Amino acid sequence: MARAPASLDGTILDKLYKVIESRKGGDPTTSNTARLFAKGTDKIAQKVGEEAVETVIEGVRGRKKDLALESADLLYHLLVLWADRGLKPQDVWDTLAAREGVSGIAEKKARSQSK
Ligand SMILES: N=c1c2ncn([C@@H]3O[C@H](COP(=O)(O)OP(=O)(O)OP(=O)(O)O)[C@@H](O)[C@H]3O)c2ncn1[C@@H]1O[C@H](COP(=O)(O)O)[C@@H](O)[C@H]1O
Repeated sequence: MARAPASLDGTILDKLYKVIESRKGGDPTTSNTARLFAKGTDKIAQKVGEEAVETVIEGVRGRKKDLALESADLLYHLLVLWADRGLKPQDVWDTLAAREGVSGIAEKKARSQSK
């Protein structure tokens, strides 16, 4: 099967992260990302929280198009937070990959037993 173009699958997140990183120290008057970096971690984290709430609201409402819009806003701000803290997307992809094939229920049980 032909591979989906980058814009149609998760690799767009890696691409977006690189753009976000490139905005560090950039001009806050021309770049929203540079403006967020200039405002600092607390403001970036606050934006992630706000976008998460808006995503939850659209999830409950059930309008797919609005849910997609809010989800995109959330992912963008989450990537800005990762970049602000120096966390690479690969670290998150590796974490997800390590969980592949492991039932969430089994994982939770193992966690509670190791406490
Ligand atoms: N994906 C996004 C993206 N999603 C949302 N936003 C912006 O995030 C802002 C959120 O608006 P809000 O009103 O919620 O927040 P705010 O204006 O920061 O106001 P306050 O919360 O401070 O009151 C808007 O200006 C959106 O345009 C984004 N800005 C940039 N990107 C991507 O990042 C790339 C680089 O953008 P620049 O850094 O602006 O060049 C772009 O090419 C896009 O691919």
